[in-house]
Amino acid sequence: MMERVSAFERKQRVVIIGGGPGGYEAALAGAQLGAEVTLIERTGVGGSAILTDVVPSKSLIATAESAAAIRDANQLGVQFSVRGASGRPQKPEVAVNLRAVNRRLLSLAAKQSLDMKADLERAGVTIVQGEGRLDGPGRVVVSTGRQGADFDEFEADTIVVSVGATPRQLASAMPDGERILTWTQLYALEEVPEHLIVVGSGVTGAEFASAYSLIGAEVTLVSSREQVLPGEDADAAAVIEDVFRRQGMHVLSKSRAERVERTDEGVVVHLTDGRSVEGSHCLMAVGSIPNTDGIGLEEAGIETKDSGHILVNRVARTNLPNVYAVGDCADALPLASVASMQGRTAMFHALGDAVDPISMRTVASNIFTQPEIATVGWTQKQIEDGIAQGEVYRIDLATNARAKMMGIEDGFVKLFARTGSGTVIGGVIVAPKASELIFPVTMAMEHRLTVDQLARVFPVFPSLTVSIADAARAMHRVEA
Ligand SMILES: Cc1cc2nc3c(=O)[nH]c(=O)nc-3n(C[C@H](O)[C@H](O)[C@H](O)COP(=O)(O)OP(=O)(O)OC[C@H]3O[C@@H](n4cnc5c(N)ncnc54)[C@H](O)[C@@H]3O)c2cc1C
Ligand SMILES: NC(=O)c1ccc[n+]([C@@H]2O[C@H](COP(=O)([O-])OP(=O)(O)OC[C@H]3O[C@@H](n4cnc5c(N)ncnc54)[C@H](O)[C@@H]3O)[C@@H](O)[C@H]2O)c1
Repeated sequence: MMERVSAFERKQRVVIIGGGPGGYEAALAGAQLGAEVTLIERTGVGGSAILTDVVPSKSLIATAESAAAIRDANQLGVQFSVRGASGRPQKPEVAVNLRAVNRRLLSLAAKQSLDMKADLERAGVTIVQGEGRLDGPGRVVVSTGRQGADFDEFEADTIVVSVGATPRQLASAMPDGERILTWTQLYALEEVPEHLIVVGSGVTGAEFASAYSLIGAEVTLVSSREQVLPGEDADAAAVIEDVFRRQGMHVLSKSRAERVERTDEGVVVHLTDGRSVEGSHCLMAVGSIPNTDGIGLEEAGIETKDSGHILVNRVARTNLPNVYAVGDCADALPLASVASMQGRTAMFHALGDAVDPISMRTVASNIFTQPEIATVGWTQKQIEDGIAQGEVYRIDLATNARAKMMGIEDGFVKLFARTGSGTVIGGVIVAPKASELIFPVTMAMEHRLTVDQLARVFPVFPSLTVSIADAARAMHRVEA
């Protein structure tokens, strides 16, 4: 007699569309939990995060930091000189070879993508190169491209949509890949642009403006708001804007680019107030749109927002019980760390492992300008608007002994603590490598430590972390 195998007992078939951090992590978690996992990816494993966004931009920023360190070394008494023909010392020129920099960062990205592909293959994941789309809620079809021929199809018990996002383009400023560029096209530049105009002063615009300014380009930042980095901590944005201006960047506040024109020599950016700016190149950093159009979501009955982002709950499940959406295509914080966490959570939920619903409140994020801005938790604005009940304390790094030794003049540590209990509910750090310094604050938040408990932790002396302990100490409330 044939043994009857119920659908419940049979190996779960998971199909994932898109292999960025969200899809990659979902694939690994699915394989770990014993599912038969197929990942459909049209470009390369690692997705935009590895190939065009996080890895290349942060590698470029590492170069910019090196260039800045050489520039600033003088302040600490380090001098460089070479003897000229007359025997007199001359200052050597510091120049960045952008062709070599770009070659390095693209090869780092390609290598990382291959490493991730090998990880997936080792875990038993089947990788199919092609364009995936849903054909109803339980089937995925793969084609050779958007208008290409279908060549494969998969039945799925669970589908994860992790298709990411693409740079937003304005019809009046269409990128041409030569002078008018999206950030994905920047890495083809062979020389540092003479004058780069960056349109958009969100995180992407600010990071590239900072990096290109430090590697020697003249930079104009077209910012549509009063201050750069709208939506971020206002004190932090003020520090960055001040640093930008001091290093010679032109920051045009309350300026919107209406159109960008290509000329024989470069570009002209026309602003809505009638002014115009001439430059050699223009980087359009005006946000992203999710890659959710034309992949069968509506036909399958999956709910999306007007922006195209897929609606999901805290375990990344869509309105259909067997379809999950993770990362930049979903309605969540567009960060690689969040995409990964959602991917893992989605698989654990689908395949019956223990799940903690994701809380966006404890997501630490960082803006890799120089100095960096790291944030976690509630914001000062939310406290001031009465959305969260908290107290705010700020210490400037200029008072920190280690900062003085290192020649750090800009930046601060700011802590937020719940009124009454003193529980840490957030923080902002503006400092070199703030991304490394925010961890104790995130840890304090995650484990609901009070400022008194944080103040009892020994920091190394001298260190920048002393300012975190000092801020916590200053927030101690003396009982009346
Ligand atoms: C310039 C820049 C710098 C950033 N820096 C950071 C940072 O430092 N730290 C951080 O946490 N976040 C950073 N981010 C955000 C981060 O890149 C995204 O949050 C992250 O890439 C989201 O991952 P994902 O898995 O959703 O998708 P993605 O990384 O976008 O990958 C999606 C993949 O799906 C593929 N795909 C799309 N449609 C289909 C289809 N139909 N079929 C098959 N494959 C498909 C795409 O080709 C892509 O490979 C940065 C973003 C930008 C723009
Ligand atoms: N370090 C990181 O983790 C990192 C880096 C880059 C991006 N990201 C993620 O990506 C998200 C999106 O950031 P982003 O900066 O790409 O997009 P964004 O949408 O946050 O910023 C785009 C900016 O461009 C402005 N803008 C739009 N049209 C304009 C015009 N015509 N003229 C002038 N300005 C105009 C908008 O007002 C907005 O401020 C971030 O919130 C972050 O989550 C993270």
